[in-house]
Amino acid sequence: MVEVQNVVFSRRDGESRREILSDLNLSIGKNEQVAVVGDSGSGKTTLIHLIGGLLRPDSGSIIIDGQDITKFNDTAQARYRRSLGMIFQHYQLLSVLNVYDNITFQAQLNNIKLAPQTVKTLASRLGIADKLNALPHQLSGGEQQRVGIARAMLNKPLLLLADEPTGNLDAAKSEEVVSLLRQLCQEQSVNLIMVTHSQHLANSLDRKVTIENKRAYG
Ligand SMILES: Nc1ncnc2c1ncn2[C@@H]1O[C@H](COP(=O)(O)OP(=O)(O)OP(=O)(O)O)[C@@H](O)[C@H]1O
Repeated sequence: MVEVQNVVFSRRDGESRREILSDLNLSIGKNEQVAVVGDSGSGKTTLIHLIGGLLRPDSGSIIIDGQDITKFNDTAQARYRRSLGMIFQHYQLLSVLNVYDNITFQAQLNNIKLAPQTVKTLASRLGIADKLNALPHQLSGGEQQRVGIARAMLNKPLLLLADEPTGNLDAAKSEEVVSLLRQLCQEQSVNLIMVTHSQHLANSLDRKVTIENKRAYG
């Protein structure tokens, strides 16, 4: 499903370039739920951004569902990005839209027809059914993160990329949110790749990949 092959990625550092990831290989099977761990600055977010088409590698291939996304032109790459579910630590909700519109926004962009009942059922599973008319600033951190999850899932993503999705929630809330995320991905056969600093959360997924010395292990 996800094949990262011999990927090299560097960034400009003053006059020279600094390699962040070097000859990195990673193979993720269909429906697998993978945690990405590693020291701060090791390149976890960089890897997620490469897989999500937000960055392009210097060399190597990233094959998603049989297609090498590094060969995409800008239009195809933008379409690919829109087809994913992405969840970040900062919820990236649109402050002027209510929860219902935030949840349905991405799917609408992708012309996915959503019955209001589908939205309500998912919102209710996520415990935000009574918040559909609220604005993001009226929600707690955990509720905002659930809105992000609902938005990502309603987009029927091929792949769900989550970068520290529970970074600013307490341990109990984090566990709850990740458990919901796992259940939904399992039910809808969506691959989950999640960056986390928590070994505990990492251990709750199918597999743990460690980024170290610019490569992926595990
Ligand atoms: N926009 C940028 N410009 C220059 N260097 C960057 C940029 N973004 C990240 N880096 C560098 O790339 C390296 C990898 O960063 P990345 O964010 O992928 O690490 P990470 O493992 O996700 O870290 P953390 O756990 O602290 O979030 C770091 O050395 C970082 O300083």
